[in-house]
Amino acid sequence: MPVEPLSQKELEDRLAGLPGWSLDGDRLTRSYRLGSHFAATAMVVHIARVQEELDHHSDLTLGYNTVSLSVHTHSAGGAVTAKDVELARRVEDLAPGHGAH
Ligand SMILES: C[C@H](O)[C@H](O)[C@H]1CNC2=NC(N)=NC(=O)C2=N1
Repeated sequence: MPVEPLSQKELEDRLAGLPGWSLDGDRLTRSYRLGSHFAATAMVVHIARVQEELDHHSDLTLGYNTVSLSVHTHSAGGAVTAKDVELARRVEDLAPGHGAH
């Protein structure tokens, strides 16, 4: 099913409900800090599972006690869409369980 780019107004409204997330060019991004490298690795695996479930995939980076996401929608020409916001929302929901902030 095709997904449409969000308008500037829609983007601003959705970002207001996603503290910590921001736009970097045409990508939705956020970085999290975790208590250990192993905790960060477990969060990456959890996010990967959600991404498979949603069939929507971020560029997901594991750093030293950090996890970073950068996502846009390839099939919408690289724009930010509701699918990116949905993924961000799901990651926000799972982050506290990993002690991520
Ligand atoms: C065939 C498959 O559904 C598509 O390639 C999906 C997979 N994951 C995706 N992820 C992202 N970020 N954008 C897409 O357009 C996209 N498309």
